[in-house]
Amino acid sequence: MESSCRILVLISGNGSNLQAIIDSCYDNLNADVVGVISNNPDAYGLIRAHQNEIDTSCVISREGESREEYDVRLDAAISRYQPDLIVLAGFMRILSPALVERYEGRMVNIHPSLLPLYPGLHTHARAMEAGDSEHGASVHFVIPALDAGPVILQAKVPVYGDDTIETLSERVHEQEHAIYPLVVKWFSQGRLQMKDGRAWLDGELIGPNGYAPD
Ligand SMILES: Nc1nc2c(c(=O)[nH]1)N[C@@H](CN(C=O)c1ccc(C(=O)N[C@@H](CCC(=O)O)C(=O)O)cc1)CN2
Ligand SMILES: NCC(=O)N[C@@H]1O[C@H](COP(=O)([O-])[O-])[C@@H](O)[C@H]1O
Repeated sequence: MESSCRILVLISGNGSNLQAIIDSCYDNLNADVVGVISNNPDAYGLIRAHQNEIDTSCVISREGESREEYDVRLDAAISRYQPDLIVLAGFMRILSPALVERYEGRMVNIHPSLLPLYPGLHTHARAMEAGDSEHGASVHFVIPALDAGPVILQAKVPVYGDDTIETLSERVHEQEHAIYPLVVKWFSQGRLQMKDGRAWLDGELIGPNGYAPD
């Protein structure tokens, strides 16, 4: 039997996407969450990892430390897990180019907007303020430019007039928990790759808005 794809998940908070990926690995023998790294020692996602007997590490920023200096320590922690795929799941730090380039093609992120709309933070508020009728989430390969990597898969949700950030965020989360495990599964099956700066599934180029079945 081929060795299982070693998944390392980076978090900063609740870890509901981590939980969805952990749960999916019980049905996907090709993938195994081998570790969880958090920059926040109070992240509930660490409890989720412990509940599933998954090793955890915390890399906490230090006073006066540069982004690059932090990322050297983060990379040391990452290397200990020897991951095949690094999954950013609500990891709230911008990674330095050196670190991203080291793992380019095997680092993915989930972002709570329909990229290229609303890179960065506070995406739900921005979509509501813009009066958008739809919103959603995007899974993309990570490149040095923030939230600009090739999109792999998106999910759309409606925005209702009486939505709050909480109701919209919950609707987006539901879709995130469906698409992120699917992308992890594709990668663990060897079907998904980043080549020439673009995303490919089964040898077919994925379009700018992510995979869309015929
Ligand atoms: N080089 C890259 N790093 C990261 C990417 C990326 O595409 N390229 N994706 C992000 C995830 N992310 C949105 O999906 C994101 C995370 C964090 C921030 C941000 O502004 N962080 C601030 C600190 C914010 C805070 O502490 O609350 C910072 O790092 O200065 C924006 C977008 C992960 N990294
Ligand atoms: N810019 C990064 C960002 O905002 N990511 C978002 O953080 C949340 C993490 O939730 P979780 O901890 O419950 O998985 C998710 O909604 C993810 O899209």
